[in-house]
Amino acid sequence: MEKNSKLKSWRETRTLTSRAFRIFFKRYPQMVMSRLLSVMWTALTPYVGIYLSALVIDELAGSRNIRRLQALVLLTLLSGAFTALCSAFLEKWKETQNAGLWLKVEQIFAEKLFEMDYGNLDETKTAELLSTIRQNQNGGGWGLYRVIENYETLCSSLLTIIGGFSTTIALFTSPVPESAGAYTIWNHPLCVALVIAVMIVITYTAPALYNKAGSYWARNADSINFSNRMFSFFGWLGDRKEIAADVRVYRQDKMCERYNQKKDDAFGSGGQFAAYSRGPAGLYSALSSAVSVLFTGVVYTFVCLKAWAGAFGPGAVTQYVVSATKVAGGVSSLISMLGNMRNNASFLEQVFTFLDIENRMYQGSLTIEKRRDRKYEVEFRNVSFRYPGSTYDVLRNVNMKFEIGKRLAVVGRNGSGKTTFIKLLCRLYDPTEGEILLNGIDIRKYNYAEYMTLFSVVFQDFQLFALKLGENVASKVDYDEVRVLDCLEKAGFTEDFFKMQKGVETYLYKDYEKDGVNVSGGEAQKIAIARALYKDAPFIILDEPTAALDPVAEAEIYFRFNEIAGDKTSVYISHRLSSCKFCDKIVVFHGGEVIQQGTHDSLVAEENGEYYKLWHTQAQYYTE
Ligand SMILES: Nc1ncnc2c1ncn2[C@@H]1O[C@H](COP(=O)(O)OP(=O)(O)OP(=O)(O)O)[C@@H](O)[C@H]1O
Repeated sequence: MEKNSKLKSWRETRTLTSRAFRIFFKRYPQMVMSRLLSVMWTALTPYVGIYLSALVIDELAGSRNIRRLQALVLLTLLSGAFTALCSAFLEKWKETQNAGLWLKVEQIFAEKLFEMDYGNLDETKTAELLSTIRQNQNGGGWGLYRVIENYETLCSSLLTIIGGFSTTIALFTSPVPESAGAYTIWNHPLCVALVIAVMIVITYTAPALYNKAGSYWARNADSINFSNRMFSFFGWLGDRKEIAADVRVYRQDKMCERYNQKKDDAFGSGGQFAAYSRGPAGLYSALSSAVSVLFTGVVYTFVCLKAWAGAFGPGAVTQYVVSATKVAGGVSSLISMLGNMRNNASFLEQVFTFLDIENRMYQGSLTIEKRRDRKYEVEFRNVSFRYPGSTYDVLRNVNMKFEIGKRLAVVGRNGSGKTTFIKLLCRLYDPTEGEILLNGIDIRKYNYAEYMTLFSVVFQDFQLFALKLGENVASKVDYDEVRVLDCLEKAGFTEDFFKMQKGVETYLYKDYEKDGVNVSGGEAQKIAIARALYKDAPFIILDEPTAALDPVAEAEIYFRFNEIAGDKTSVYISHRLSSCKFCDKIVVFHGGEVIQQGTHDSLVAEENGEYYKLWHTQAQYYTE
């Protein structure tokens, strides 16, 4: 495990923290303001109470004027009630503004993920980084969250110090009367300076020790990556519905338990952090608490000695002790916060490394011509492709022209590059070599979002949302119900529709609605096809669209394929070669290359060809 023992410098800390703060302030100004006002109020108002109580005690111990005492008590009560009312109002406002802070932080990551190049999602380091950020955030509260907390602590400690200081200053300036004899030593500036120095040293030492304990987390921010990722996966296995059946059948939970509960894992009882807690981190933490208690002792001694000597009355004793303790508390929390901010900087650096992941795909600006005749011609010219981080080309020198309005079938063995070919066509990746042209122009030059409007795709691993059927088909909240029904019918989702008690308003699955309908794999596939039809794009691409369909539904899709595809250019990937017969052209992929092209009849006639081999291998299971 690599050890990152470098804390960020103060300069780096300031840059990283202010960048994080600007993000919050820009996106959620009300949240930031509500925290500021609430903190101001909470920090300053106690001094009003402390001051008024001191006056009441002094009056009781002094002249005992009943009218003045009544007025003071009334004022104390009224100010207390007013403060409580305003505090409640501010607290409510703050609560409302801060509701879902977790979601607000997650939203920042979600937006980044959505705007990221699709290729970046494939890279292990992207997943690794995000999982580390989340783990540090959820486990230790480090990262963006901590910035908001620190901001609040900064405001509150500064205000506490200012408020406390203004009510404590007289503790040092009130002179002991000359009649007090030896006690007049407390009037000597050196004595006052000495007491202040002792207070400062104690005030500084306690949080410094505390920060030292906390720094053990930050020092190892990098080295806990692996444990974080293991936990993120194995720790949440039970939540994952899609693997729940496999886990039960193969008792994979037992296998995974070993990885999840390793004692020498960074977070395990024999791991790094447990060792720190037993050792230096625990020791620093305990010392910090002990030193804090010392401060109260010093303040009490000093205040009582001065009161005993007659520098001030008994009412002021409480006022000075409370105020001085508050100043010390303020300074202490300021120092802790600064240390905490510095420790947090290395976690923020991870957050920004993630948010700054560069999009490498060129974003052109050409607009796509809107054509009623859908005459969009796409051509692959000498296209080769290698996945990021891979050592070999998955596609090699592919040349192909999509004939407008024609049906193209793509066949080939597993791993021959069919799906990759489609992902390049839709510009989820850019070719490593060669170019893809749309009406003669490199697709990289077009506006990306507009280029995407040209394609409806049903991927092999498509996903539906646990939302309404209509929303799934239209991919919109406001949808045209008649069109949704029409697309569902064309996709063969007719008999299955009777289960949908609320028609297109029925929720799929039961995640968010108890009356939701759990659709089968085949039904889901039909809904995915309907979604592709609803988009009504000039290209329709179906990657193994009938893999989960029963023979009747499959036959129906073939039968209706002309209706489904209409005047669109269509691409059809299938391992069932008989289903490709109705296509105008078939291309055969093998080892990332297009090795044959032609109609079914021409390809099946090439006895030495791959297609012939595939066709006859499959056909033997269908003939006696
Ligand atoms: N994200 C990825 N990163 C690295 N390699 C990948 C990635 N996706 C696919 N591959 C590799 O690319 C090759 C082609 O995969 P592709 O999915 O295009 O094949 P396919 O012909 O569609 O296969 P199948 O018939 O099994 O669906 C495979 O060897 C696969 O391991």
